Amino acid sequence: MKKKASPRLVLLPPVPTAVVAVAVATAAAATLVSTLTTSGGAASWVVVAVAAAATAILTALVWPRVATDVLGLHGTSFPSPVDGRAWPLLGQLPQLLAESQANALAHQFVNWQQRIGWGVNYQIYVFGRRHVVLVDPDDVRAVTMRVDPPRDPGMLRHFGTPLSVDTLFLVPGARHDTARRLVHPFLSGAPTTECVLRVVNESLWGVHPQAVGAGGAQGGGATPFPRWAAHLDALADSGEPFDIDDISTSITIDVIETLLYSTSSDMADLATKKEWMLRLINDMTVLAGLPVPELLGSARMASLKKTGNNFLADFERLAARRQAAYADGSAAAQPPRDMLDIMLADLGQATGVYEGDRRRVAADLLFYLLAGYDTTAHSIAWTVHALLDNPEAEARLVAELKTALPPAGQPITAAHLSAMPYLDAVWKESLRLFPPAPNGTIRKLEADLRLPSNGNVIPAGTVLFIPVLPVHRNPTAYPSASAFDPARWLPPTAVGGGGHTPAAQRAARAHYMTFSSGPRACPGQNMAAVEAKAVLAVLFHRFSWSRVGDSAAVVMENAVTMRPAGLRVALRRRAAAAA
Ligand code: HEM
Repeated sequence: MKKKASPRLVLLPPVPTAVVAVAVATAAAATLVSTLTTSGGAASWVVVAVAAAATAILTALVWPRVATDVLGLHGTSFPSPVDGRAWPLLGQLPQLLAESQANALAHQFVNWQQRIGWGVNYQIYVFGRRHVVLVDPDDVRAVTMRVDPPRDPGMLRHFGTPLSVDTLFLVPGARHDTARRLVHPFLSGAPTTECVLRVVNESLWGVHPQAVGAGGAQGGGATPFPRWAAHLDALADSGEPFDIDDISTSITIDVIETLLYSTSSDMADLATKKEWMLRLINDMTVLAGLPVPELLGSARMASLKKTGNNFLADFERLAARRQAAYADGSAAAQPPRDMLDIMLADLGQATGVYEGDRRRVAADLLFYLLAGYDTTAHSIAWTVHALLDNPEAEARLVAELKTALPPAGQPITAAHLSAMPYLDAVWKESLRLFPPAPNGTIRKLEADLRLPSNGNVIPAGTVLFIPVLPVHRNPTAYPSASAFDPARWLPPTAVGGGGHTPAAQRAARAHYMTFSSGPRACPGQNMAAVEAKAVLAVLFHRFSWSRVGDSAAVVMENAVTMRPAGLRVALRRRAAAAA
């Protein structure tokens, strides 16, 4: 599609829309009064008031489109998807609501993209407001890396409802930067890699870290979490089909809880936490679709706050236990062993990043938990799904694991992971086809933006959708885009075959948006990579897999994250690895 030349930008903030609406409504009311008066009938003020209000609402809904698309007052007008389902006044709102209730919002973005053209930015209207959907990789990078506008507090505010609106996810500017910097060295560095590998190894082969140290001791009578390798062995022996996404979710909660608190839940705790988190996401999703959530969703609001308070109480319980351990010398605050150590040290300072705000700390720990478990779990499950459909890729992976992994019972290290390039390529390709956060990010521009791709202009105040799935399915960036082809991520000279040209590889990398980029990019990507690859390595080294049911019946079900609904598998132990 031919891109339009950029017009002169004239700012039109929301106030003029209201002014126009009032002016038009007043004119309509005056006309009605004069008609009623001259025609001799008594002017009914109720009729006039209703007519004026209706005219004001209609004008507020229609005016932004006229101002943008007809008068060119809101910078560039982008192409808009036409599929006969957009309502004249509500725009694409009904589609957004319907697809998000059907857990299929990501599909909607792919459908719209197909209509508009791959790689082309477009616009949609929601209740009279224009949203620009950015998919051109240069534009996306300019926004996420250079401009870095905050996430749209209007649309995402429910993430703050449970505990604090100042959570890392929503807090703008410098307060975001300092909160990120506080945990960055720990989260993206060696301590996290070591911690994740320790948990994966220990939960596989032996003692679990919950038995060690101050934060970790389980209270008497708790049911210990059954080690998942044993659990999978039992499943293999029984031949029972099961949902791998469900099991990966338990594993990843176990790992992230250890990283946050050096403790992992026992089975009962785990089930409770899972239930809290599911309720939290469900409440947020429903509230996001309600027009006046404070009024129409008060029960959901109360439920969100109640779940938030459960997490706050959990944080306070763990913090008290840790403080007691510092006091009796059974734990040291330095060097930090987990995120709790880091947060408590900050809360203990007069000028800490968190300004002594315990709710804000609890909110961030909750957000790390939420962001860090099911995304990674889904990435594991989607990789299993993709490999089951691609036996050649599975065979190549298993051959690599055979040579690169240590003998059964010995820990997997970072060095082992870096000796498995095909595993890395398999995981990346699965994240391309099935990005666990398919809708990427939603930002709100604080200043006018000129797009680097073609000079198009978007004014301050515009909400930007930056979805991932339609970019990852772009056939011009990814030849045979729907094929699972790990070799895209291997150098052309890779042992066993790479194949793609350097230009194709550059395009593939430029369009890869799984974790976003810039100052708000996912801070857990290193952790996710270590965890998912270590788990996948063991799963495919130890077991051979078969699908129960039809591959086509597996559904990309997406609320906030995207999971393979309906994926059921059965296992058999591989003779050589099952020692
Ligand atoms: C495969 C797994 C994962 C995927 C696909 C993923 C994806 C993403 C994406 C797309 C964002 C939004 C970035 C933006 O708005 O520009 C994000 C943010 C975030 N992720 Fe992840 N993530 C994953 C794993 C994790 C893990 C394991 C953690 C835990 C440590 C984590 C913690 C976060 C946090 C805290 C943010 C907000 C960052 C900020 O606002 O500064 N994620 N993630």
